[in-house]
Amino acid sequence: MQGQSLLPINVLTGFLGSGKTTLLNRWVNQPSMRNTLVVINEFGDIGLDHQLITHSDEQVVIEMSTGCLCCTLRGDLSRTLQEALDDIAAQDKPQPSRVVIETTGLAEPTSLLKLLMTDHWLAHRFKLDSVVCCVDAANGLATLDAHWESQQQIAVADKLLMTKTDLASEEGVSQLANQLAKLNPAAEQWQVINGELSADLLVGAGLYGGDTKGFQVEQWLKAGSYAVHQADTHPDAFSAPLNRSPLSTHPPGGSPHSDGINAFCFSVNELIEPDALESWLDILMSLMGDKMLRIKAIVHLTDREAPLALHGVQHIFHPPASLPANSVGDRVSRFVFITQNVAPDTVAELYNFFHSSKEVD
Ligand SMILES: Nc1nc2c(ncn2[C@@H]2O[C@H](COP(=O)(O)OP(=O)(O)OP(=O)(O)O)[C@@H](O)[C@H]2O)c(=O)[nH]1
Repeated sequence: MQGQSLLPINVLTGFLGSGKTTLLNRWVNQPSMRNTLVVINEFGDIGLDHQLITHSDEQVVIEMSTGCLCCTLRGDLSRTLQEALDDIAAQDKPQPSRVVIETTGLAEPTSLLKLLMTDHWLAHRFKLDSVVCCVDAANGLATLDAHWESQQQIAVADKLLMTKTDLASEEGVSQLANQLAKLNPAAEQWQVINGELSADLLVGAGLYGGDTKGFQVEQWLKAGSYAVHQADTHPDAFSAPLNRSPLSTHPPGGSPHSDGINAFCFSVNELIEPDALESWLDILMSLMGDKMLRIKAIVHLTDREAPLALHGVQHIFHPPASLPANSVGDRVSRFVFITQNVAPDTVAELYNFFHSSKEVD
């Protein structure tokens, strides 16, 4: 199975001072995190965070400073990891079983996720296991208002950790939790004080659950957490005006803190023509790829028995993974979109257009 031999990567993100290093310190010292290769990305010539990480001999902590992985250091990640793995091998240390990357506080994690998919060397050795985002409970709502990076970090995360809850009121924590759920309804939320949380809760959100678990499709997609919009697969769809709104059930627009971030599930109840799928995704990516923060999908096509898993970030898609035929309960295709300023209606109307065009061919 393709994903099983790849090394899992966990991305630890969160705004400046949100408690990433504090968490990482606890995280890497837990028994299940032995043999972890830790990469810390810091701004500035002399990074300090890596010196704050206390770790065992089995771990290697490397620092990447002078820039941000999501912009200036893109090309450096594969070189850094390659050198680290070579060094570990040269020292006869066990090869790591996991990589944790701590981003800078201002990182846009979609750029890092894209890099993991597009860099040939990285894509053939590593798989994304989870994106963990720390959110400071004392400052969280103000940070969300002021910084787009913080919203994006939250929107693409699999696990959200509200840190410093000891410094916030119960009401403040609850308001923040509600806001996080609006931005990212599928992410698990945890409250953390001084990084005290079992590392086991932070890993394992990827499509491949590891050697013993195989594919964990439902847990990966979490389609049930999102407002669901259905494709209009009625034969008259092509003649209907493009601006009709078959998706009137979705909740009213963004909240004051969401800056247009929208998370929804689009489902299609019948098998999809491969050409229609390709044309639809092509047009979505070319018209609004930069606004697609994350896309996950389980797709059932007319020309194959087994479902496909798709995972995309902005314009970039992983090669589709073929799932075992019985790994999904039904034959409904489900697409989870986390977008900025892209309405579910637009996605649905474009789908209906290509679906209907296929029907009248
Ligand atoms: N009271 C309290 N302080 C915390 C908690 N978590 C972290 N801190 C403190 O918050 C400060 C910032 O924490 P860091 O772990 O350095 O945050 P960071 O996200 O790595 O910060 P940057 O590297 O600047 O992005 C430190 O002084 C921590 O000791 C917490 O749960 N409660």
